[in-house]
Amino acid sequence: MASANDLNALYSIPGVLEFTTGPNELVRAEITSPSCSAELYLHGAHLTQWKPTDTAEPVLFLSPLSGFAPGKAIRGGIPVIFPWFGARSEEVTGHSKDGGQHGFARTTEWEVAFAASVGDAVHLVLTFGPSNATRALGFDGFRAALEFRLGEELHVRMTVANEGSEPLVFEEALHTYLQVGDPEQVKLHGLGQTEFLDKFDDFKRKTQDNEVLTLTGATDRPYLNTTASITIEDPAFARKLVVGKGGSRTTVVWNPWSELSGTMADLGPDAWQHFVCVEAANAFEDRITLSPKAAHIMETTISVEPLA
Ligand SMILES: O=P(O)(O)OC[C@H]1O[C@@H](O)[C@H](O)[C@@H](O)[C@@H]1O
Repeated sequence: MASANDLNALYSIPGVLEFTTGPNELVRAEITSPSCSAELYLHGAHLTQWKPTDTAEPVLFLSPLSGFAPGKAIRGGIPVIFPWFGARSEEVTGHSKDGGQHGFARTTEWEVAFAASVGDAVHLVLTFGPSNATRALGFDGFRAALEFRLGEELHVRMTVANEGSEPLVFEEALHTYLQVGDPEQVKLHGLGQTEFLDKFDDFKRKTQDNEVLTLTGATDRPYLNTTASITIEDPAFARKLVVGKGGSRTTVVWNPWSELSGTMADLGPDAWQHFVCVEAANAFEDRITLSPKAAHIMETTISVEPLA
């Protein structure tokens, strides 16, 4: 695996992009460009911070209690979920239930394929492919790439290719923790008249009748068959976050609320008050089946606007 020094020799941009070594020797990219600041760990291809320069509050929530350790997922930022979402289901390749929640991409060391500046933005591409660990779980013929464009807006593009000779079935998500001032005041637009599975009510299939979703308790909802952008109005921070997406038919909304936040050691009892997860995904019946030599692209964009 490349060290921070190796990566700096190839890709550092003075005053803009530097690779450094974080906790437990995990290598990360630190970005300070005229348009934004950001931090990205190779562990999980995990973006832990991104903030446009003219924005006061962080856009991504990162848990102060997060572990940063090999084999463990970072809590906050944008965990990359692949090749299954939640517990592994019978439908995802191999009919095996082995492997941890949300797949192995978020605990894998990714490789930097490319880094450069594009105007005021920084463009970083990371990739990973099969290893003995993924083969043991039945995933051999895949390759994944994550492309980040970090500027005044954030663009994340995830490409998964089937390099094997059998169909590749997978789920995926960009499990984005959006920092908000007060989740009880937040209004989410874009999910009206959309079906979802209520994970806190035995996965019952329901329809959101209201145009606007407000959160009043623990919420864990994969919305299905939706390509809509989501706008998160956050009066406490006097801003709105606009989350666009492409190549994604599932949107997950998650907040553990006071009921569950404290049960998660790397989150703690109060953390739920600072974020809402809005995730571009392809999961459950929206899972992807790729023929040999085919690829699928899923992308999301995040921008920050003042609340009028
Ligand atoms: O604790 P994890 O594995 O990061 O998962 C957090 C949450 O992620 C959400 O996307 C799931 O819908 C939830 O069910 C899950 O609890």
